Amino acid sequence: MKALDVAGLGHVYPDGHRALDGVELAVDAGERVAVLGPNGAGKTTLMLHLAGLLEATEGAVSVGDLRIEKRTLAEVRRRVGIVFQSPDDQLFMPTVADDVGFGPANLGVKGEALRERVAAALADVGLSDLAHRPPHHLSVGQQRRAALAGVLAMRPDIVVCDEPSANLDPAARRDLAGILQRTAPTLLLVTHDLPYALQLCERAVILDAGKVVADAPTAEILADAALLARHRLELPFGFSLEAARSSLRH
Ligand SMILES: Nc1ncnc2c1ncn2[C@@H]1O[C@H](COP(=O)(O)OP(=O)(O)OP(=O)(O)O)[C@@H](O)[C@H]1O
Repeated sequence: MKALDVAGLGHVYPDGHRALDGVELAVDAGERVAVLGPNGAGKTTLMLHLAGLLEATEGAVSVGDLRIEKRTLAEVRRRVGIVFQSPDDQLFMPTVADDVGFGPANLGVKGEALRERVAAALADVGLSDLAHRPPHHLSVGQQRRAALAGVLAMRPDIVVCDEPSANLDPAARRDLAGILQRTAPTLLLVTHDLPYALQLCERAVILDAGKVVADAPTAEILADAALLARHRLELPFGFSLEAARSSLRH
């Protein structure tokens, strides 16, 4: 059984725009997969489907043994945790600890069990010392880690991260990569940051115009200049794939 199985998924928005068209994507437990693609490719639409936040026009999504449908939505939303790019979508309570505890508290976890979950999730992301700060007093990097802690506190099977490296300085970027590698059970990384995809994910898919147009080891995809150009993807100026690969091996 796959951790995630997207089969023939199609999505047409109410205005008639087709954002997804026959998407196939199967992910094993423990895999880390980058989802790449130009603006408007359908990445966000796919991400919203994975947590049952949109209803499929065609096809189906299964999370482990559960096919997403009305009766399974609550459990699917526990199993799939989304870390949105903007912390404002996720952090809204008076303190970081309240935010991290919000999801599990809604599941009915309380008292000491809730305190333990929050403490464990904050420790996982290295924010134990900031538990009682208001989230809007944190740096962007800390806010992103707080949002991840809120997702980890739900003990998800799959973590989906939307542009986790956006607006982070090099040290915060590296810290977050280490945290994701350590903590995410199965990871889907939606990003325009190709080096980050290479660093974190063995496998990558390219989505363009709502279709999966490539699904291969990340290093192979990044080595195919013609494929990248066809789908408006670019490595940063001066980036050496060979140097990056050898630093990952050591
Ligand atoms: N609510 C909506 N109604 C109609 N069309 C929409 C809606 N949301 C998104 N779209 C369209 O669907 C397509 C896919 O959008 P989506 O946001 O999923 O792409 P994306 O790959 O996440 O883009 P980006 O990299 O810019 O975040 C785009 O053409 C977009 O304009």
